[in-house]
Amino acid sequence: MAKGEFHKMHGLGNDFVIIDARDCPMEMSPPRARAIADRKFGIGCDQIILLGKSKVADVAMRIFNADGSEVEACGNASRCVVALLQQDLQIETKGGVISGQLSGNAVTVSMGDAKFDWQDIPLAFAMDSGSLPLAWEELENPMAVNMGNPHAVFFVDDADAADLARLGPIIEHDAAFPERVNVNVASVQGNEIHLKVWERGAGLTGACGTGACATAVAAIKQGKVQSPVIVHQKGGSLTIAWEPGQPVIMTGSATYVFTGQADWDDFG
Ligand SMILES: N[C@@H](CCC[C@H](N)C(=O)O)C(=O)O
Repeated sequence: MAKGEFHKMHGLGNDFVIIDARDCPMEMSPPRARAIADRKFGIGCDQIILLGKSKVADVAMRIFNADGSEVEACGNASRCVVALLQQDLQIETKGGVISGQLSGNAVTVSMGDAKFDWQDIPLAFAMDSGSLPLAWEELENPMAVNMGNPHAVFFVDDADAADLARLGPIIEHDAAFPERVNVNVASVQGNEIHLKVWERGAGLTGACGTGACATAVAAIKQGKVQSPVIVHQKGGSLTIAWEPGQPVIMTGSATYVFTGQADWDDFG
């Protein structure tokens, strides 16, 4: 059936069109995802979230970036799905099964393990993922972290001064990252982090949940901060807790905006 309901939600300004297709399976293709995400000709969002039935968890979540690419993980959308369904959930993603809990007005999600092996990021060839021997102008030697999806984390004195709109797409598409990469630029102040993210397949967003997790993990691993750490982004703040060998725990808000109807045939 072509007509269907969707929910517009956001996590700290990182916005989603969430389609609950558990009882009414829906085809998603890169052109259809791009058409839905288009902010002038479509509904408009950073990511499209397609919920389906799962054999291993309470619900399956497929994630499509605004450019149509299907990806493995989305921290902010994970919180939104728990808030939308109003129950504690095991969520199956391409990046693994994660678990989310309602906790008052916020949602806490256990995002799984951070990975650091170069093959797991993935990188194009063997490199020290703790400090890649690479630089793009003033952005140098990022740490690479896989949070289900690939991240490069740069620590700088002033994250706001970085020209991420220009350097983000160059780094995202660098041959060092065969599956492209999400680009995080962070500055540490006390035990808090200020973060800007260029998201793979979506560009500059109000916030990135997996980016906050990857950056907090990198900062804790490098001894710059101690767990738990608050990560501030343009759209708001998340609390991230992590101990080596343990899953990464993210807590933050998830906001319902509205529910709408669409005829999906109009979107390719
Ligand atoms: N907004 C997300 C991440 C979405 C996927 C990312 N752009 C990728 O391509 O890996 C988040 O909150 O984590």
